[in-house]
Amino acid sequence: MHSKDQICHDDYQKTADWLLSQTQHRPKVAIICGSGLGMLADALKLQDSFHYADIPGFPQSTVQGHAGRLVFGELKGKTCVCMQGRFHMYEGHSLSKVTFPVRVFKLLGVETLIVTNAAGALADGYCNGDIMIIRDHINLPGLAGLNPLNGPNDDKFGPRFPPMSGVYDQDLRRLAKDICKSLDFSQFLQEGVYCMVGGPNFESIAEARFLHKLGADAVGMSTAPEVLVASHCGMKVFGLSLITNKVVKDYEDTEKVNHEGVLGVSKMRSETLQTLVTELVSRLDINNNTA
Ligand SMILES: O=P(O)(O)O[C@H]1O[C@H](CO)[C@@H](O)[C@H]1O
Ligand code: HPA
Repeated sequence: MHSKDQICHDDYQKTADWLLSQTQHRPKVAIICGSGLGMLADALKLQDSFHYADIPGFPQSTVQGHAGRLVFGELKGKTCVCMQGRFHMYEGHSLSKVTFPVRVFKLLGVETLIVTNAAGALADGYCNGDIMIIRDHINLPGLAGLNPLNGPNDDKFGPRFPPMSGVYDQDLRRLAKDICKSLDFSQFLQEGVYCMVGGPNFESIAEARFLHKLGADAVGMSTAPEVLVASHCGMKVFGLSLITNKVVKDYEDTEKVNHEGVLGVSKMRSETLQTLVTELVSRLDINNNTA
């Protein structure tokens, strides 16, 4: 990483202080909405919302299906902050920019991060519209040295060498499975391993076979950096992938994936995802406080 990409503690603090001066909400939960899943934020009551362009230090969203708004509000009485649109490495952002909001959330007092994404299915039993609870991830760019924690470690956030086992909180995964059972969502519920690739191209057939052999059940171009940084600074993490397409693994298969198809399936299931996330947040063991 070059020094121009380094963001210092004061930069995160300035953005956090600006947000704290603009809203009375004091969120303990942050939600990052994946492609086409921004509707999750619409469920927040007593909203204060900010366009990314108006927030000092915030990067800008450039991808269709990512509105570029930060929404504060209450979900079933629990104060949340919701990113309607995330940042991806392929947009040209450095990984410290991609994960900038996560450290700002930490400084706002957030304790739990919920991430959602649209992802392609590598696992044979998965169908379009399935919801996968993320059990673990393979951070392919990270393994190759593209890591948001590169550079001098900021000890105020976390340790130089953070563990990555058990990052996706087991209690939250259990709670989500119980909720899905009670809402009758179990028939399209999966639990598996998400693999992050750099994108922006979708995978070749040989790459898809390779990722499947590695143990990945779903593939996408986000999430791992945000989760890594959240875990590094001590947040609890819960993640959901919405399966929007099957990744082609067979040379006889002529199907071609595209972003419009991804957004179409996201839209179809976004209400279900909203119900699940709302129920999960309502059952989190947290107390609200306001400014
Ligand atoms: O991961 P999210 O932001 O949901 O978006 C997914 O959808 C886009 C491809 O259609 C890629 O950006 C991929 O990562
Ligand atoms: O098949 C996919 N590959 C990578 N990213 C994705 N995001 C949605 N679907 C996919």
